[in-house]
Amino acid sequence: MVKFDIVSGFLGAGKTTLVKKILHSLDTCEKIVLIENDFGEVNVDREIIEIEGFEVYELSNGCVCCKLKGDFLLTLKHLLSQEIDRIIFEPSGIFILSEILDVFKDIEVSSKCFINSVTTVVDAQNFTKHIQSYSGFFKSQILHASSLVISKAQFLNDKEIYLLEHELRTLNETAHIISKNWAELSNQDIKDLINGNSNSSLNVPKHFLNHNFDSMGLKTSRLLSLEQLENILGTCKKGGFGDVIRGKGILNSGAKYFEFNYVDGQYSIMESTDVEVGIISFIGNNLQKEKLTAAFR
Ligand SMILES: Nc1nc2c(ncn2[C@@H]2O[C@H](COP(=O)(O)OP(=O)(O)OP(=O)(O)O)[C@@H](O)[C@H]2O)c(=O)[nH]1
Repeated sequence: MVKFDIVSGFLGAGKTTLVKKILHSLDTCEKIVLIENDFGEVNVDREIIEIEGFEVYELSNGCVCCKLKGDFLLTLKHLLSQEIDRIIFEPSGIFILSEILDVFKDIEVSSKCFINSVTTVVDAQNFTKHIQSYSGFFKSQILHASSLVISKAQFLNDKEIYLLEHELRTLNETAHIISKNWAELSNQDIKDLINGNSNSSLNVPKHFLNHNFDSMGLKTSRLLSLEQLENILGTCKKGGFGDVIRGKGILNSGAKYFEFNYVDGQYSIMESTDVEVGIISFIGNNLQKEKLTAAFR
């Protein structure tokens, strides 16, 4: 049977960062395939992971729990017709687990594949905001996880981490919780994560949440200096492009490529040494898409 491991978490929580760690910790004899689902029109994560030599299937411009459910089933059946051992699935940040369980009721799928683990990444820095503003998505991701991994823990003190762990425990009584700095995660920690017991996830009650978020994304050959990129992200922070929840991309400055990440008002930029494409993706509410397009194209 093929193992199906889900790495969920709200927008910008750290899913792709964790998926990369998982891919590098697993047994190299296993044939692993990754499915990347991005709510936006273009898939930045695929560019980032594929370059590391892993096979990535992309489902973009919607969520597999609603708009792309049919595409997801077809992709899964296609993959299960091949000789593989494990599928790692990174859904969009606004994914609802219960909505894809139907796919696992399909006889062809259920005879070849089972949900092995559901790991949810919890963004320590933005936990309070996410639980207050996006409670439906976020709570369901926490509630049905077999493992909860706290990201960005270094931004909280010990007492705050303790309180966060306590709050997570009240939402999910059984999940394995990891709150250590990700730089210290061992291969064994990662293996323990995806060897969690996913039974709870298989009895998830059905519910529907409206995915009424805006998104925009594009591929671009425009050259943007670091200063120009910082100005754009500064404007983002001030609300100049609408209410941006998540932005990410890779851009050419001429001399080098930069990867940027914007999560709820905080951004980081680092040099991209491997991936050399111009690609951006933004998700939020009331996005000023034309203004964003003009800034990057
Ligand atoms: N300092 C710190 N940064 C982190 C950690 N985990 C993730 N990040 C940063 O958070 C940003 C978002 O990380 P991703 O892994 O792309 O998040 P994601 O959940 O895949 O994002 P989407 O799929 O776009 O919603 C990046 O800038 C990461 O470097 C962490 O534990 N510590």
